[in-house]
Amino acid sequence: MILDELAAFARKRVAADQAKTPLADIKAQAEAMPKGDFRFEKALAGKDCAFICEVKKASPSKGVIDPVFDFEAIARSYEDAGANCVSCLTEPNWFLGSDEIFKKVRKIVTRPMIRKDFTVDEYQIYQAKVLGADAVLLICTLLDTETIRDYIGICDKLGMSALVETHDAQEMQSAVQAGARLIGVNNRNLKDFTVDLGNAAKLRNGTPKGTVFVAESGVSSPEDAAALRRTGADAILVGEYLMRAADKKQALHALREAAK
Ligand SMILES: O=P(O)(O)OC[C@@H](O)[C@@H](O)c1c[nH]c2ccccc12
Repeated sequence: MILDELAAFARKRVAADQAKTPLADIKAQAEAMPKGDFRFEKALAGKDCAFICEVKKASPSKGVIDPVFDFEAIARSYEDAGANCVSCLTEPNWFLGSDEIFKKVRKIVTRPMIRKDFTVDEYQIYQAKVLGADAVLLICTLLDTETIRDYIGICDKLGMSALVETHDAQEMQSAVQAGARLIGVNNRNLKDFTVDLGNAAKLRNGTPKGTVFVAESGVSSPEDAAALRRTGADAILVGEYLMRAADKKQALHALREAAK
């Protein structure tokens, strides 16, 4: 299964990074930085539907989405378009992302940013902080409840947000038990890549009051954004649709209008 491969490769990457910069060092670097102010989750908690716009060259389900991938121009257009937050993939093998791309995008974007990767080790949380991230992704399929709670605790100390990604009712329960404040529902099943926009709607009721609810993946039209908003999304994470849009500003504007 692809998710197992992604996780195994993430562990290998952590081991390689650790050989260069040990955990104690990266942790010290992260802790020496000014504590964050949780601005990622704050930026999603307004009364209007918020949009997280994603910088992503490729994905395991779609292959290469944007062969040119001028990520600096993409970052500028997201910034100009008024994205509430920006997501940037750093996974190198299937998504063709990198920490270098993240750092360059970070320089351009003033909005809060999430480092989108497969978090399997606390090392990656400290690494994200050092890269200038405001948030990390914690995928429930890869982590047990205790670990999610521990990782949220690390994020809290650093002033970062944790977007806890769920895909079914059991994972939703795990996210809630772990104390997640920011809960995502992935409409794409990471095991077989099928997309069901109804998934977010189905799990919406499982989130306690006060949590920020993010609908992720599979938005391919303003109508999709409208439907997700109607089912109670506080925020919507959009990748491919914006990556393929020639005029990103206009595309985001249309999604925003539809989700009003
Ligand atoms: O390109 P899409 O279908 O709009 O999806 C964006 C985002 O939700 C997707 O990239 C994503 C959601 N969860 C993930 C976990 C890992 C990697 C990527 C993802």
